[in-house]
Amino acid sequence: MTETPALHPLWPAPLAEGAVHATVTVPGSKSVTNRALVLAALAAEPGWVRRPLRSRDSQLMSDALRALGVGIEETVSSSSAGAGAGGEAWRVIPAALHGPATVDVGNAGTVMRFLPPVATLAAGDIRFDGDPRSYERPLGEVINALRALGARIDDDGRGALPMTVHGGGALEGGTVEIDASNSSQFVSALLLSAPRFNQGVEVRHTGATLPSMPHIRMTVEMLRAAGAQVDTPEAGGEKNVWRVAPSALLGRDMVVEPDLSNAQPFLAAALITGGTVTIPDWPRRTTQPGDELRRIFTEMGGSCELTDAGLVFTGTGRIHGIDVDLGEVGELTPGIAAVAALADSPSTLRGVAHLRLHETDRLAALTKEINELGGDVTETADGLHIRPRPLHGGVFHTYDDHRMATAGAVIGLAVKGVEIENVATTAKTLPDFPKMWTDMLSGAEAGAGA
Ligand SMILES: O=C(O)C1=C[C@@H](OP(=O)(O)O)[C@@H](O)[C@H](O)C1
Ligand SMILES: C=C(OP(=O)(O)O)C(=O)O
Repeated sequence: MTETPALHPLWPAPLAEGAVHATVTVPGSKSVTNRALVLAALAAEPGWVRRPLRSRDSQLMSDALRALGVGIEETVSSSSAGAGAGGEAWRVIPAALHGPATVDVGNAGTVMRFLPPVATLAAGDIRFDGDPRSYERPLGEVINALRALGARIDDDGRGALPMTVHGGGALEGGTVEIDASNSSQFVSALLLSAPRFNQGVEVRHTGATLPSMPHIRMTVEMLRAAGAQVDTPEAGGEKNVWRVAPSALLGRDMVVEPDLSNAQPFLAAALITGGTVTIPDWPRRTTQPGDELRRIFTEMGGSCELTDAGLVFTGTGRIHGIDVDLGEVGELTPGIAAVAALADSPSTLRGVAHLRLHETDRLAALTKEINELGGDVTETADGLHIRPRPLHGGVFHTYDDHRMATAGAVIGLAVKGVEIENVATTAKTLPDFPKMWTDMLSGAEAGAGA
């Protein structure tokens, strides 16, 4: 969070006139799309990424891989990969990775963490730069780990961007210790490229806590689907130790699931207004943390059913406070805080100290913005206490954080006169958000391409 938010256009968040009833098709998962692109780029043969997310973060990832020599052709296809897999598809054609190149990471954690290991495999210098916030987000653990595994990297000594990876065309790999308590992405980053390291990798997490475990499971499952051999603590291995064996990766045909974390504001709309929202293609089994919304939003007063039409979520209009550890699902915190601010009892959100290092300091930003609308939120060492109070209209600043923007829109459904500053920041992972939101409210079918 910066002290003085930049001046951006204000978007009047629409007030819900009554119960929301809508079907909302949510675009592909950021986390799955960007992992799929990396794995396909490192494969020994071409592959497909179907129903990819098209957003700023995925564009940054594909632009960066292209800059390293990878071919990515965007097509619209009808597929034999399974029911409903037609539509947009990207053909990824791996190539010998090379510099010189510059990678713009924007403010994408997945790009700034997942690509430095890839760059060590390129021949030549790869410079990494990004938005001002990317200079503040932690990267030192990845830089030090790559150096320990044999890489040459020049940074300015702060353990952050900007930096240059002097790619040697290969990386030795081996065993490395890291403290990933600030971000699970450090572990995912090292594992994703590891099949291509000469010795693979053994990553030993030494920190006291490890956030976002579902995202590490997503990394492991996607690696295995691409043919990698991965040992994990969950499969009877040592606690906090992951091993990836050196091997070729297969060119796969991957279908990206809808982004369940981006389904959150739409589900919240049903919860708050006592309506029903259906999200088609909600996977029956997934590693996405957003699947936890079924449990969390049910505890907060809704009910849901997984049907052939997708997830059908219904609210009563009554919202209960919740005491919950969100350490595994930290990216859901802004949306849960927004709902909690409208509840009939207080909430305690715990286990999310690392949110201070996300797109903005989310704990400070949520506290300030909800309180400026008349709320009563206090920061704790690892989360938020939220005591609901009648809220009033005002400007909701987003600090270039897509999830602040959608959290503000959720509050705006129930509170007249909320204006979201820089709603366009939702383009990080959900470019059509304002239209999807107004379509949802007008009862039209909202969604990607609708
Ligand atoms: O690997 C991923 O795709 C992500 C991991 C999580 O990061 P942290 O562990 O830094 O919270 C999550 O919050 C982020 O939105 C996406
Ligand atoms: C933390 C997030 O993003 P990033 O991938 O930039 O870390 C997020 O999307 O909530």
